[in-house]
This record gives sequence, C-alpha cells and structure tokens, in this order.
Amino acid sequence: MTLDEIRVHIDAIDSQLLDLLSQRADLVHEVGVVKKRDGLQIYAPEREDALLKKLVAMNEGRLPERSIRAIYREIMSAALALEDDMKIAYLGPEGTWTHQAAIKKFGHSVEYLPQANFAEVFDQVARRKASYGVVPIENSTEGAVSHTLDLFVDSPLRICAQILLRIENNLLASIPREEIKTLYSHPQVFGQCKNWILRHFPNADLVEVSSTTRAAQIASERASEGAAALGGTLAAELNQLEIIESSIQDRATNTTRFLVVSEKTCPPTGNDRTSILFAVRDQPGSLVDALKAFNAFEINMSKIESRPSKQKDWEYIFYVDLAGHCEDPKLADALKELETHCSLVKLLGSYPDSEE
Ligand SMILES: O=C(O)C(=O)C[C@]1(C(=O)O)C=C[C@@H](O)C=C1
Repeated sequence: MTLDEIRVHIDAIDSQLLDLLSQRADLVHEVGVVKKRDGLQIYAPEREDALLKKLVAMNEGRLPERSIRAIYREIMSAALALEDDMKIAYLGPEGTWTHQAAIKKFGHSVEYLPQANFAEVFDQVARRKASYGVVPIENSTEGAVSHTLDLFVDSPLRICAQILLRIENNLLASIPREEIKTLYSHPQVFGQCKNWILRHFPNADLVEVSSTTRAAQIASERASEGAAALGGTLAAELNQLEIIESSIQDRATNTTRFLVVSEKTCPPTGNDRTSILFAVRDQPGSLVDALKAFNAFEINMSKIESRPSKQKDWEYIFYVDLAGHCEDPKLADALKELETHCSLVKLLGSYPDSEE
C-alpha cells in the first residue's frame, strides 16, 4: 500500500473510533445522572482499576500495556469531566511533582486547582471547593512526608486511591554550570539528591522552598545571582530553564507514593490497602499488644510510621498500612481487637493497591 492508501484506512478507523467514543460519552453522561441521583461518588477508582486490568488482559494487538493505560486514562478523564464539574486540588504551582501525579490519575480533561500548601489541599476538599485532593505521602528514598501524615489526625477526609510516580530530578538553570552558586528546591528533593549534591556542589548554598516549581521560578528570576533549581522537566519547561544534568537522584528507582483524598473511601477490588492511625495507652507493652492484633488475624502490615501526638510530650500517633480492605471480615476483626488496646483508632481509608 502507498502512504496515501494507508492514510485512507486510518481516516476510516478514526471516524469509527470517534463515533464509538461519542456513544461511550452518551452512556457516561447517563452514569453521571444515576450517580448524582443516588448520591454516589463520580470518581470510581475500583471501576477504573477493574476496567484497565480487563483491557490490558484482553489486548492482543501490538499496543503495549503502557499505551493502553495512557489512552484509557484520557478517555476516562473525558468521562469524569462529562459527569461532573470535576476539580482536583494539588500542591502548586503548576508543574510540581504532585501536579504530575494528579494528571497521571485524572488525565487532562478535568480542572486542576493549585494550592499553596498541603493543608490548603485538604481544606479545599473539606469545603467542597474541590472534588478530590492529591498529596504526597512517602518517597522510596526519603521516607514519609510528615506534614501530610499530621494533617490526617484532624481531617474528616478519607483516602480513596493511591498514585505511584517515578521521580527523576534534574539540575535546572539558565546559566552555565560553573556560574551556579545557590541551589533551590523542596526539602524532599534535596534529600533524594544528597550524594549527588555532595559530589558536584559541595560548596553551594542550599535554599529550601515550598515546591520544585517555585525553585524553578527563582532559578529563572535570579540567574544573574547564580541561582539553579533541582526539579522535574515540567518545572523547567514552564520557566524556560535548561536541563543542565538529568536524573540526578541518588537512587535510579526513586518513586513517590501520592494519595487521593475525598469525602469517601473506595469499595473493595480484591487487591486493596488500608491505612489507619492509632494512639496507644501510656502503659508498658501497649504498642506490642496493639500490633499483636494484626498478627493474631494474619494481617500483613506493610508500613508503620510514628509522629509526635502534639497533645502531650513523648506521646505518639502511629500510622499503619495493612493489606486488605476494611470490609474484609478478618481485617475488620483485627481493627476491633486493636481498639481494645488503643486510646484512638482512626480509619483513613481502603483503596486499590495499584502499582500505577
Ligand atoms: O463507570 C463509572 O462509574 C463511570 O463513571 C465511568 C468511568 C469510565 O469512563 O469508564 C469514568 C469515571 C470513573 O472513575 C470510572 C469509570
């Protein structure tokens, strides 16, 4: 076939695809009407998870899994926008890693609301000015994002999904490497690139700012003073900076786990994770007794973090992630048992334990 002949076939398929997408949009519109009538959540992570798994398994063509997921991410993003005036709050400004994580989950058709800090993200969702919020919870190199953990103590919000995003940090500047005197970035990113900084910029001043996008803005504004930033490629593009060196994080597989918070948690999918927080009574052996509850009901605990309670010195809140859904009978029993050893137990949510 000649190029023109192949393109005639592609045009015919595209017209069928568009017709099918319009038919899908009509059905999605109906779903939105039913959900609003029945007071159901518009975003359905359990349905998206099941749909993506089914499509990937069904696929016999030459498109790789990554492409199927990316295409359907945008199809479902368009669906979300059709069903509701969907607004997603995230730590801004535009171009932060949290923004990129949010786009990975919700696609390009919904509206994004950049916020000045994590507390504002929670607040916008609690006040229903945003439908969902996206916040980082932990990084595979640097560990927990303690500010996010602390916000869950007093928040009425629940976790309904998680997002895993590979984080590739870069040295960004509009000046040559030799002229760089000060590095700007978010404290988490400095932590992720500690060894690289010691090796390449042992004498540079490190200045912590609220986000990698803010760091890139400063690198652009104060180039004449020797400013550079550590951050992602989107932050570079938005601020017309060069990538002086790419992939500078100490661990190649550096990944951040983000959470989606909303008013409600997510129904079971068969492969779920549950996050809780608890405080134990101030008496000998109380933490061991509390943790025994998971052992007794054979619940796998994948993570534990502690944070000062901020109520009393040397008193702690523990954050735990468990395998399973809070509606699973074994996990529900383990949580009941846990309550007998604790002064506080709070369920933060159950959500698909996806690797995406
Ligand atoms: O099935 C639903 O509940 C829908 O809202 C439709 C749909 C889709 O496009 O398939 C869109 C958004 C939801 O998060 C899940 C799935």
